[in-house]
Amino acid sequence: MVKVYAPASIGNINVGFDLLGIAISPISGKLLGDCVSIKMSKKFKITCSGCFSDELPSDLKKNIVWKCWILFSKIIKKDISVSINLEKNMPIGSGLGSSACSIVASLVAMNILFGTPLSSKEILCLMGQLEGEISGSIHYDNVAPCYLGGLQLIIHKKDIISQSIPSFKKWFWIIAWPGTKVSTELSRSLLPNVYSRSICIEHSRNLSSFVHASYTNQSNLAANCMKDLIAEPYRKKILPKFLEAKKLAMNLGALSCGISGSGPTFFSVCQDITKANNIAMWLSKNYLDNDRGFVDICRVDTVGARKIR
Ligand SMILES: Nc1ncnc2c1ncn2[C@@H]1O[C@H](COP(=O)(O)OP(=O)(O)OP(=O)(O)O)[C@@H](O)[C@H]1O
Ligand SMILES: N[C@@H](CCO)C(=O)O
Repeated sequence: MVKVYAPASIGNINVGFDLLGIAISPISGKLLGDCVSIKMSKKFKITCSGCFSDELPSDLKKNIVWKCWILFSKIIKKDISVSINLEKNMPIGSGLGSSACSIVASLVAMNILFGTPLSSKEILCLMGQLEGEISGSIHYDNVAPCYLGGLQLIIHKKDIISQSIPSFKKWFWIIAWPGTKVSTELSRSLLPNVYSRSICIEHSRNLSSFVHASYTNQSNLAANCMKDLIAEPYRKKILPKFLEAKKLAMNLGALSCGISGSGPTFFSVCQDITKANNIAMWLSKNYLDNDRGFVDICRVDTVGARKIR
């Protein structure tokens, strides 16, 4: 039996819409991500467990794990019976890369069980393809960090999909999922098709300066560049508590705040654990809409998807 864990991720991190994503893990040791177990079996079977399994489609054929298996078995040209369990620990439509966690954990587990027939580039291409089927367009900013770990810059040119760039290991990433859903497809439909020249220039300035600051270890410059001109102006209207949370977290010492992926999760970055605790406490009291919501203080997860059994 093979069991694989795939961590949560924050897509965009404000400055890199569809181009940057970071894998994260709570400092508490909690596993914030999906696990997939797979073994050979006489009868083909997919089961689901975990605290968010009740949100998965009731038709198993609509579960992304099923789609992963169909695609994978077609590619390896083997019709073998397996038994798969998805431990769905990630809320769906949270902005933390929930579908990416299921896709990555499934494909990595299948690939290990069958002796690694697919290279890491081939498997990453499949991950992007499956993510695209769900959200309407291919974007790698969740699957790449979830699979490879760390901060990933999505290059998607010729034979390079993604490459790691240095991340600030001292940064705490405080995330707050309010307990509600936003569909990635809907959230993308709010964005304009065309941006003005001045926005393009400012966005390019911020993104290139952020990458430069990451390579030259200038954390304040990097944080100053983490501005979202592409999505936040259009998505904040569906997140009623977002602006207040941003103002309060900045007052409590955050270096930057934003929408995680397509929302509704709020994230904020800071360098000091006391400030991180204060921000987390405020978010727990004020950003959550129901008792399913949660707040976690995280660090970058530099490993990405991993075999845990
Ligand atoms: N194993 C699975 N995990 C997550 N979503 C799944 C899975 N199987 C099927 N789905 C369906 O795929 C869709 C995922 O939608 P969406 O892209 O908005 O969510 P997400 O990837 O979980 O979001 P986010 O990246 O914001 O966390 C939902 O309709 C959900 O029911
Ligand atoms: N980058 C994409 C997906 C993030 O999860 C978006 O913001 O729509």
